[in-house]
Amino acid sequence: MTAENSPSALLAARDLTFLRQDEPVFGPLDFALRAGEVVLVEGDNGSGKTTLMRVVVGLLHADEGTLYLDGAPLDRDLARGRLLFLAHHLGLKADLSPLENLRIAIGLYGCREAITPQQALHTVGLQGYEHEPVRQLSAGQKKRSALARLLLVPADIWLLDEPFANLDREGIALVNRLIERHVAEGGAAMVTSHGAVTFLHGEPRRLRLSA
Ligand SMILES: Nc1ncnc2c1ncn2[C@@H]1O[C@H](COP(=O)(O)OP(=O)(O)OP(=O)(O)O)[C@@H](O)[C@H]1O
Repeated sequence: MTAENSPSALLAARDLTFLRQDEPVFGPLDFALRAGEVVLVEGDNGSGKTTLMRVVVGLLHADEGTLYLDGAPLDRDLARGRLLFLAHHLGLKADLSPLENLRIAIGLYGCREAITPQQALHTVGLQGYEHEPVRQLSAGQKKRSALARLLLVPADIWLLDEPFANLDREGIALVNRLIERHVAEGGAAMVTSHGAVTFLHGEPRRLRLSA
């Protein structure tokens, strides 16, 4: 048994490789993400950070290697409801309001108990904008609208691609608070960022991709 497929890892990879036109975008890559842990995925522009996240959530297929969930080869049916992806492209329907977008997310992925979409939007600072069409929101407000999904949708493994992009100082602090609370409750997060990650409880582990 290796660190990658040890039962203590929620998510892990061994020899994970993704190719474009027979050239590796990343890999072979080994990593493990344990409960209560943040892994910061680092690398220059084009080094494959977003591609890695898309492979982990199943939007792209790895050419080689294995992903593990709870120590067993990842089964996409079992992974549904465990992985939550906040993509750089936020996946919001522009003609719908933040509230309507959240209701769609809840319909697809379920909702945590003891929180409503309105409360989630309040927490991310969108009170007063609940019913505005998303296309009329600023870039930071759109990002906040997407962040509200993190509060509502039950998933223990967060994959956050540039979660700080377009946010003001208070928004950056909000993301750091959300991540800290998530890992304190036994969740885990993989985060790509070109900066802005500050944690109260120690340094995140780092996974470096090279272009
Ligand atoms: N749809 C696509 N078709 C072809 N090549 C792509 C596509 N998307 C990304 N690539 C290429 O794959 C490589 C990795 O891209 P990726 O977006 O994963 O990098 P990244 O590390 O997230 O970059 P950034 O820091 O700029 O966000 C780059 O060389 C990019 O040009």
